[in-house]
Amino acid sequence: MISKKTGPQADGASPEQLFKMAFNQQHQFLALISPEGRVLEINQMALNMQGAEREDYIGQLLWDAPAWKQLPEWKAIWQQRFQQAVSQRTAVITEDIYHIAGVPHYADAVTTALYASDDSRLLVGYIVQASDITERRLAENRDLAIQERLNFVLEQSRTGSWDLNLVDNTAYRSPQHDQIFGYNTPLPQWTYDMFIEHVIPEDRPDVEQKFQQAVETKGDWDFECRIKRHDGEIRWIWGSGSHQLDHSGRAVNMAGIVQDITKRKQFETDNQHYAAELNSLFQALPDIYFQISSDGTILNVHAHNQHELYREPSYFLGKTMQEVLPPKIGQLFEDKLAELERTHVMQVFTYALTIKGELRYYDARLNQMSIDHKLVCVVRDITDITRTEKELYHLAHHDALTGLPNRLLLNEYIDHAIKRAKRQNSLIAVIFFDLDNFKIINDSYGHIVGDLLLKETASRLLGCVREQDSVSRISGDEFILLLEDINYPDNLTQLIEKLLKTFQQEFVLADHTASVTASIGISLYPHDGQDSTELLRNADAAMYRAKNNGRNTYQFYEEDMTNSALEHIFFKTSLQQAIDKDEFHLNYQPQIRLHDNALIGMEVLIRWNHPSEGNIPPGKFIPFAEESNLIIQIGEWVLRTACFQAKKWLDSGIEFGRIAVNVAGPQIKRGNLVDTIKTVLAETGLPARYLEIEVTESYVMQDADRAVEQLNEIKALGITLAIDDFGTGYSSLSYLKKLPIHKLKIDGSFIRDIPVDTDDMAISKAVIALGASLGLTVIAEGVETAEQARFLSHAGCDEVQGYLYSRPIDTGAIEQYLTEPKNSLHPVHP
Ligand SMILES: Nc1nc2c(ncn2[C@@H]2O[C@H](COP(=O)(O)O[C@H]3[C@@H](O)[C@H](n4cnc5c(=O)[nH]c(N)nc54)O[C@@H]3COP(=O)(O)O)[C@@H](O)[C@H]2O)c(=O)[nH]1
Repeated sequence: MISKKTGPQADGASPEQLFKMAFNQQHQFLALISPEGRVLEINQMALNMQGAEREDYIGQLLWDAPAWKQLPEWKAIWQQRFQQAVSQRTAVITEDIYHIAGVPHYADAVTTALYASDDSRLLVGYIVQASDITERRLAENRDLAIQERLNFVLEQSRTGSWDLNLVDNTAYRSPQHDQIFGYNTPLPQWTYDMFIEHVIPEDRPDVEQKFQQAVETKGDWDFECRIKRHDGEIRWIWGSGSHQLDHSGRAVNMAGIVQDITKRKQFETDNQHYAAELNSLFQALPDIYFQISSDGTILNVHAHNQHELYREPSYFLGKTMQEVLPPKIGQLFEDKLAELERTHVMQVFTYALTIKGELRYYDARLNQMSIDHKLVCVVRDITDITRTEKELYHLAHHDALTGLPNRLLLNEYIDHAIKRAKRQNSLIAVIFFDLDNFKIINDSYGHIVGDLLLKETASRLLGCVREQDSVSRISGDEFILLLEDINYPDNLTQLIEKLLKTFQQEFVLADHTASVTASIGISLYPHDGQDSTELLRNADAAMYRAKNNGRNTYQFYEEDMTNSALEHIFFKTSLQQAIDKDEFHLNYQPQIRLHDNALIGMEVLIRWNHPSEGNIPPGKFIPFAEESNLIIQIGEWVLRTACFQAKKWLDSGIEFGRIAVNVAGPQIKRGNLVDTIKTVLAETGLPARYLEIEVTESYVMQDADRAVEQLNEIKALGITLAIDDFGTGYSSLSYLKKLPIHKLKIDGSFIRDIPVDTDDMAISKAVIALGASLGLTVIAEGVETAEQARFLSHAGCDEVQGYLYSRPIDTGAIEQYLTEPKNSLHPVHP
């Protein structure tokens, strides 16, 4: 062992001593080992490194020494190293890790076999040298750990790293780098040029220019470009790199990262599209959008047309909706906001604003965004649509001619009035006002004059009522006055008389003047009805009674009117259905020449077979048909059907004489009867001489001048004309002379009581004589007995019809009648 020498002995140390000193003071582990592995000598540094004492090593087998004895595998390790050192005759270099007091230590170890001489094969032992590299290794391990963590992060973030040697243009890359470029197995080599080749041509200039700039300034390189990957896919990448300088300040290296940003780019593109789409929507939709923070501040405002804001958009920013809206609407907005917060359901509401003196209407939708709880308020100007709606409402609820409320609105008025009357315990009057002779004026003077009359009527009615009352027009010439707060029915009577008086004044209608009267029916709430339907129906019934009472008068509703009112309503609706559903058919009643009992023709009589009511006699429904003018359609149907039938008989050789078709007053008044007859004859092909038209006396006399005109035209066609119900009207002889007629028909009421009623007999005789003097044929209807026939024959009557000869019978029966050989009657050819 090395011992300290002092003084001159030290100076004169022998080479052996010097060697020992050097051995001991070497700055590394040194141990001499015997060929069988025992420690012969160990230096102080080795003991220091091990924290051991000399005695722990000397003479011990190396693997039993403190550094290795804990781990049994060291014996094999050392033996293998010694063998290797001998077999290869070279130093065996290893890096060892061993533990001292549980703390790992690292060492670079060199094991060399020692021989007696260089060329000797005599092994004398081994020398083991080891340097402690613990510090260096720990630092390296730390760096490695950092690197690993970095790699992990890069890998996770799909970021590749690269390190470009600017001198030889080669680059180290991480595996992620190569994966980004589409290589699943890392490439052996990578250069800047290889990188540029992957960049698509359009993006290359920008990337290269930025690289050159970075190199020139030794600054950073930042780029974004598209690459064509190895697998052909086009991807977006982003990269950045920084320079590393050598000690002389020369840029030798550039290192950085690269990322595949295709998804982000896609997202950005999607976002741009979305923003563009949203922008187009903002432009296309006629709405104003307010984006509002959750505390109510307006963050943004968009308007398809800036003018709709009426202010600069900046005016709104930072303010609350309550601040920019008038207080009442601001409050409405606040209420809706609270409701939205409570229910999380979009709030829709409308409001109106007066802007620059004009009332404008808005529809607002308030909703909350699901992401950041901001609010969106979409406001649409609905002024035009609201005005149109109001106009449509007005049109739907008012009569176009007079501007008065129509039936729809009237019903609402009555319902409201009933509610008020209930609360105030007051009366309501519903006054049904119907012009008496409107149809005559309308038909005689035309629709323009008729319209003028209706307008003037509306104006006169409005002049009679108080402000709180209303006047409505519910159809044709029917007006309803609704009077509220009627506390004293007497006052009501005064008002009605005032109405009637107002109409005493003549109407001046364009070039015409007309005297117009009205029939009035009144129903009262609560006495005469509980709702608008009942009140109107009963007022109508009362009006109908007023009409029957001679017109130009008024009538309060009484309970017994209900039946006739119901009947009236029934006919009004059912007759149209009867036409549409073909519920009519015809009967025929033979007409006989008295002196030889020959059949000269037959009267055509309509029959109505109602699906639920059965047969309804014409005497009941014809007046309603006349009143509603449906007689025009019905009459045309009768004429056409009868003419078709007659033509059929004619073609089949069945003798029938002439068919006598009844024509009602309104058919003549309408003025186109002649055209209708001409059309029907043309359509059916029936010669005019086989047709007879019966016109009632009363209608002819109502407007004789006009009737004469039309009857002349009809006669000119070759048609026979008869005056029906003769004796019931007020024919003046002077007019009778002017009428282009062939026949007078004595009304059945004068025949019925012959021979009992001498007056009737006298009248019948007079009519027969009058006919003879005017050269007219006279026919009597309603002949039921042979006595009546005899009387008429003696009086000189030409023709008869009645149950005595035949009841009116249907087509099948009359055909049988006409063709029966036992029938002694012989038709006369017209
Ligand atoms: N405008 C049209 N008016 C028509 C048409 N069809 C019929 N009418 C008119 O309806 C009234 C009632 O007609 P109706 O019930 O058919 O009665 C007629 C005969 O059936 C009936 N008649 C005939 N003979 C006798 C009889 O011996 N006794 C008796 N009690 N009644 C009898 O008289 C009616 C004939 O009436 P008239 O036309 O006056 O000859 C009636 O006013 C019909 O005119 C039509 O298509 N259009």
